[in-house]
Amino acid sequence: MIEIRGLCKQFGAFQALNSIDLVIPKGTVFGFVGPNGAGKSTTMSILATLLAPTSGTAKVGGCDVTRHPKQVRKLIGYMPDFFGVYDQFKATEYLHFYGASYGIPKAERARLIPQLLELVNLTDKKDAYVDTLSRGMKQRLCLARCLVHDPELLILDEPASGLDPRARIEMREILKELKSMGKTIVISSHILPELAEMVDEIGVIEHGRMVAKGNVQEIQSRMRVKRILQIRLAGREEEAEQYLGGRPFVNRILRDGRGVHVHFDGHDEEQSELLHGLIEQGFRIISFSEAQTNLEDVFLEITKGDGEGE
Ligand SMILES: Nc1ncnc2c1ncn2[C@@H]1O[C@H](COP(=O)(O)OP(=O)(O)OP(=O)(O)O)[C@@H](O)[C@H]1O
Repeated sequence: MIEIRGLCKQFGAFQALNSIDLVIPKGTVFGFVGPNGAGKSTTMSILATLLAPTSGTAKVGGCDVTRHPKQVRKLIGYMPDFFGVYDQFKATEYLHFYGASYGIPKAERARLIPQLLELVNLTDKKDAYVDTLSRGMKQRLCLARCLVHDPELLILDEPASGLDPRARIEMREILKELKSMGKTIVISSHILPELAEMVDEIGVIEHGRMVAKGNVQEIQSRMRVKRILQIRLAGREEEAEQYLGGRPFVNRILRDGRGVHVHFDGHDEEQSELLHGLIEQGFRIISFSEAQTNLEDVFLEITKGDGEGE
């Protein structure tokens, strides 16, 4: 659905994007993460045909964004990180306005708009003026606007920013539904653990470079992220604590009624070695599990500035 090759964008002397390569297959939900100013919005604006690249190419559905912007616009629904909603419109009128801009006939709009309002949970606000809607509702209305022409690809720049936890959950549920409808979604966010739950793949961008990409588990296992291993033993816990304390990549050990908790910063292979060692020493293990590291940890690890994750 998206094919980006060697994409560069310069603003004067400033290099905002530095040779980005990215392929996103149809039906994927792709999370674009990175610190402020990394280049997420710039990449998304280029994909949305609103900004011309300095060099390199970006294609959407096989159409080059620079050479065939009109075709690209038919394929995409773009939600910028700031939303311009026309306050004097009612929610329904607002969607009619955008539908008409896409050339959708009135009768078809009249059929489609109630469905869109339903999808974004705004049916009961259909006659409300846009300026009376909460921020979360405005975001959802904006999302409905992106869907009026039934695009294959949604490019959503921080759709959950500024929303309270409940509104974020609502947004996430809608995105899940869109995924189940087969849409390809590119979504940027700072709310990383939330992204982890819904994306198939992530790309981490920093200083205009893609420093890591892949599925969330792959990236987590490649990175030397601090893990917490939870080990339950049938007896000899004190002894196990001593043994583990002398093993490589073990930083800290805590013991409570639920077992032994090991702060570990090795890779998968070293983790499996640790388990193997315990078994060899004759410890009887009830369970050996890894507490879920969240995407926030991965992100901090990757973007600490040394480009180690490349
Ligand atoms: N029109 C512009 N003129 C000059 N510099 C720009 C312009 N647009 C973006 N930049 C710069 O390019 C860099 C990337 O900006 P971009 O908005 O893509 O970052 P971002 O990853 O989306 O960050 P945020 O999460 O803060 O929105 C920033 O340093 C920004 O100041």
